[in-house]
Amino acid sequence: MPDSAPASPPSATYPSHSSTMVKAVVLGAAGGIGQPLSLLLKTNPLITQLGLFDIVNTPGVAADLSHIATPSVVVGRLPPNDGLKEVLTGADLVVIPAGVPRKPGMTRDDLFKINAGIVKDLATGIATVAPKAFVLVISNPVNSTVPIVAEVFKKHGVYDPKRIFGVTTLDVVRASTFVAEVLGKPAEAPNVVVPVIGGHSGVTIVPLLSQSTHALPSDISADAYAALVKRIQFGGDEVVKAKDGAGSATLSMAYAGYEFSTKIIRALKGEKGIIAPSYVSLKADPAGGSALAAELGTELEFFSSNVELGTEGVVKIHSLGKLTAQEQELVKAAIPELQTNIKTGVTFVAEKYEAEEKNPKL
Ligand SMILES: NC(=O)C1=CN([C@@H]2O[C@H](COP(=O)(O)OP(=O)(O)OC[C@H]3O[C@@H](n4cnc5c(N)ncnc54)[C@H](O)[C@@H]3O)[C@@H](O)[C@H]2O)C=CC1
Ligand SMILES: O=C([O-])CC(=O)C(=O)O
Repeated sequence: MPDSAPASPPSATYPSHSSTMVKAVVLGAAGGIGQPLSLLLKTNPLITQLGLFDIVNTPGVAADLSHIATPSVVVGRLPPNDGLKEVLTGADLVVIPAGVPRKPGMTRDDLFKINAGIVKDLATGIATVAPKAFVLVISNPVNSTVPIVAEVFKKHGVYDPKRIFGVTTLDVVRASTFVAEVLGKPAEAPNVVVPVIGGHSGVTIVPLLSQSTHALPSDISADAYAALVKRIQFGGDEVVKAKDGAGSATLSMAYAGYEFSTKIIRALKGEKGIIAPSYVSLKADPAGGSALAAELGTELEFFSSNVELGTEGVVKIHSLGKLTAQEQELVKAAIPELQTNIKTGVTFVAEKYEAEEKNPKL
């Protein structure tokens, strides 16, 4: 083709939706995570439509990706003129990496002030346009942003806890890598599976090293064990520090987000027995999460554990299994922080709606 041939127009439109199609949508698609994640999704042959939304640059990102010879039709839209609505129409899964990342010295909770509003607005769009879509929340602080999405869906009368997921895959990816390093077998990293439960920040990240597919050396010192747990819990800080003001993990997050998205798509397509870690409502479990609540010794509304996925979302939340005394202590430390984080998200939405009712112009 001559150099002067016109590029595929970024204004391409979608074919009409059918059950054989999978439409994946990325909100925040022009960002540090959004772009590589969109690239990975573009490589997935099961995806037939890829919708990209951001407040900047999505037409360019979409035009770029649209030249890749894979089945999906890519469309990128910006806010005015119903861009969000167009992108969300017919969505099967919506991944949300929209929002600000950390800088050195910040905690994930410091992002709440800005990201809570962004996530609430995007969740409102999804609840209105694509209420049946599976929603995968990456934006931090995940422990609070997932409850925000749930509260918005409740308000719109479309809440299905089986379809809303906090993406905690990066914690498992890190744990696998770090354990393989400790074992001196970095090449084994892809085969190492370490369950990581709880939430997605600091002490709420609880690695169950006793359940790793690859056992730690039996003579590992208490200090080395504690250092490994801490590295998994605070792995995000390593990247924030190394990027030195330029943001947080983007590439490893895109890898992890794609890994989770792929599992969701395979489950949507009817594959049975797909298991993935995710931060979900305990109500997503058919038994209402009672077994997990009993293990935790408390009623917690959201918790990350291995979940089994099916065509309608969460089929079952796995129990935690046998924990060592050290792991029980880690869980105990995670619970109060999770409770606070969940309450922060729920209260934010309640207050916003209360303010909107008092002043409908808001
Ligand atoms: N769950 C996890 O494991 C991880 C979560 N994160 C979080 O993901 C989020 C995104 O991180 P990065 O991609 O590095 O940030 P970034 O700043 O590079 O990209 C964020 C994108 O969101 C867009 N955006 C902002 N407001 C928006 C709106 N209302 N609608 C649509 N798009 C909007 C921005 O324009 C930007 O392109 C952060 O909150 C970060 O903390 C990051 C790493 C891991
Ligand atoms: O550390 C951050 O702020 C980003 C993140 O969630 C992670 O890398 O796990």
